[in-house]
This record gives sequence, structure tokens and C-alpha cells, in this order.
Amino acid sequence: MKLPRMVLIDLDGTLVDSVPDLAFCADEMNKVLGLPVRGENRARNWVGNGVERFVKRALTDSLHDEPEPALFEKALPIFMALYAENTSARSRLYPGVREGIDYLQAEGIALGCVTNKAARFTEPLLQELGIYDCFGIVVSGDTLPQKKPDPAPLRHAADFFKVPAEASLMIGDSMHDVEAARNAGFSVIAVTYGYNHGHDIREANPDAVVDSLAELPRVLED
Ligand SMILES: O=C(O)COP(=O)(O)O
Ligand SMILES: [Mg+2]
Repeated sequence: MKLPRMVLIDLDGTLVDSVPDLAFCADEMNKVLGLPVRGENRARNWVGNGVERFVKRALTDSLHDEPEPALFEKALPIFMALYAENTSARSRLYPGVREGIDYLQAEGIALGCVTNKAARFTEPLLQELGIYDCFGIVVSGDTLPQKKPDPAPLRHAADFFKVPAEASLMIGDSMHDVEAARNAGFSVIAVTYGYNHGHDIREANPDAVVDSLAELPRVLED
């Protein structure tokens, strides 16, 4: 793959294993609401479409069901308060993330983080894990009216760096990252270790897959 001029990296499931904190908060929320605790393995399938969808999935224990509106309205502020206090303590950078970022920076490539996570959580999480300063731009799930798989957040970052779509690469863990990249006309590399709603990310046909961001030099210099 040709070396890009800009790389945008997804957050949850790509840079950070954030499910231990997210699952903790989902379980605490459900306890307050008198609902069953779902556990970390269920929560692993629910990440990637923003906090509102995550909470709906925790309430219904399903990917697409809608909870009763009154229940959701009660639940969302409970989750927001819990996650504000439990954003990063249990979360970790995946192995290879540091090496991957170091490599991209050494190549002089512009770096952005594009996530569907709300900005109020994205910024402390990146800061507390020590990678906030690596990114020239951070586009969160509520920075714009549109979220991935809409191409708008990716285009917003490309416009910021003044890089054309042909020279732009998205790296992510979910089919929504692949779809957003395709919609924006970017290349896309997927990681195999993240959260993709229980599916193998290869089914989404990214341009390449890696088991770790430490493999980026091999893929990008081929
Ligand atoms: O669903 C979220 O809140 C965030 O997910 P993302 O970082 O993988 O876009
Ligand atoms: Mg993700």
C-alpha cells in the first residue's frame, strides 16, 4: 500500500481496549435500574456506534432493539455520570499502539483520531492513556452532527490537514470504520483484535488487516 499523507485512527477497539470500563458502567447502571447485569463479553459487541446506542444495547441486551423511551431517558444520565468517573482506570492501550504511532510520526504523516465516542469522554481517555498529544485533530462522535459510517468526520479531518482523500487512510476495528472510509474515498486498514459486533472484520473487505499497529511498516511499505 502507498504511504498515506494522513492517517485517522479509531479509538475504542483500535487504540484502546475500553470495554472493561464501559462494561463496568453498563452493569452498575443496570443494577440501579433493577435490570440484569450483562457482563464484559456481551458489552464487547456493543461498542462503536456512540454512547446512546451503547446504553440502548445494555438495556435491551440486543444490537438493534429500542428500549422504552422512559427507561432510556432515565438510564442515559446514570450511565453518563458513571462513565465520567470510570473513563480510563480499567482501559488499556492495545499492544503495538505506541510502536505504530511512533512509526507514523517518524514518517511525518499527519495523525488524527476519529471516534464515535462523545468528546467529554474521548479527551480524558486519550489524555489519561498518554496519547492525546499524538493527534493533530480529534473528531468525536458529537463534534459534528454526523457519526461514522457517515464520511463527514473523516472529511472534516482531511480538510483540516488539507490532504486529499486519495492520500488518506483510516484505521479501525469495525465495519462502520470500513464503511466510513469507503464513503469518504479513503484507503482502510482494519485491526483484527477489536470490537466488530461479533463478526470477523475481514467480511467488510478492508484493503488490509493487521493483528497489531506494530505491523503498519510492513503493510505500508509493501
Ligand atoms: O461507540 C463509541 O462510543 C466509540 O466507538 P469508536 O471509538 O470505535 O468509534
Ligand atoms: Mg472502534
